[in-house]
Amino acid sequence: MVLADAGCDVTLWGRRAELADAVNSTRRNPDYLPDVELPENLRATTDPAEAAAGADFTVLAVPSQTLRDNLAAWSPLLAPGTVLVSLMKGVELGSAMRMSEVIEDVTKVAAERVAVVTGPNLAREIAARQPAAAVVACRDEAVAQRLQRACHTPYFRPYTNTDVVGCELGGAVKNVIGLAVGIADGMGLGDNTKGSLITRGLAETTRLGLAMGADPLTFSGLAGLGDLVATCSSPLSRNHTFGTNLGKGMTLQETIAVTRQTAEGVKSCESVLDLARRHGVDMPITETVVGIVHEGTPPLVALKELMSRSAKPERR
Ligand SMILES: NC(=O)C1=CN([C@@H]2O[C@H](COP(=O)(O)OP(=O)(O)OC[C@H]3O[C@@H](n4cnc5c(N)ncnc54)[C@H](O)[C@@H]3O)[C@@H](O)[C@H]2O)C=CC1
Ligand SMILES: O=C(CO)COP(=O)(O)O
Repeated sequence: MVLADAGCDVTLWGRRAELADAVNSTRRNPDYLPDVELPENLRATTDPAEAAAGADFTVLAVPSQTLRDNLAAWSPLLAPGTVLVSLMKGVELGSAMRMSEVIEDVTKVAAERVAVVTGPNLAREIAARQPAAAVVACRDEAVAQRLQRACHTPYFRPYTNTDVVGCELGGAVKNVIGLAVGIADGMGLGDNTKGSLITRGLAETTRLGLAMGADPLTFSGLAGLGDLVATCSSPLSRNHTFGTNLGKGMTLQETIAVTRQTAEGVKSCESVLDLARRHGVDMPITETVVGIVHEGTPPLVALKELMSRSAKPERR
């Protein structure tokens, strides 16, 4: 919708014919965004070849853990010279690859043709055309500028950045911190806890980023602090809501059962911790979330463990 509002002709791929037909005939997506009128220059198809044909930009927005298999099927269909754009905020389980790395691995396109759009961009608010800023990251600044022009609208203000690693890490780790803040909210804890988790969450994200060659300043920008604040404050965030349900005492299975959409942090907390271990970085909040979500540690026990770690300087 953003690209179409910015003047691009957009073809949206989806798996279900009835949903593609509804988008084309009613200009609405009845399942996800029934109240939003979609632009005329956006059409939907179930044929990936039709969606990919002649595209200047190929925008990828499937759940992170499904990207590799989907892209393997789409790779032969990609338009020559197309720029591959990731909207995904996750890290692949097993390989611990960022989404742009998976894209490069599967398609063999150069990093200069892979871009990332991230930032405080809760889908429902974007769909309501509420003002938001975002980061368009690509190693090649000229490509980032081209994509910036392609998605700049009166309500969507993209900034360029060449730090792809930092931008992707910001997006993926904020989901894990969003889970932690949600758990704290669900436990009935207040804003001091939230402020502490956001700030120390940003500290551990920055530590990982530094170890991976990111620019630390990226984390005080939209891809870092901006997205953390939006996710950790909003009931619209699926990760936050998922955490809240866990904090209220629901089991993992019960929480999954009531979650209709993708909460990337649930799987990516494990791959982020994997990344941290590969780089020898301490990420205690991420470790706590993995303990609660995947190892059955009760939130109260996990919180006590987190708070009783040895005392440290704030910066080291
Ligand atoms: N929703 C949001 O506010 C934002 C989401 N993102 C990111 O966008 C990515 C996609 O998330 P959403 O669109 O929000 O999730 P979603 O759960 O709302 O939608 C995912 C879509 O992928 C489809 N899907 C599920 N499994 C699939 C598979 N195996 N193959 C192909 N399609 C499949 C679903 O049917 C659905 O249409 C995530 O990485 C998320 O972090 C980024 C910014 C904001
Ligand atoms: O990434 C998002 C906002 O920027 C969406 O957050 P959730 O995936 O937690 O809904």
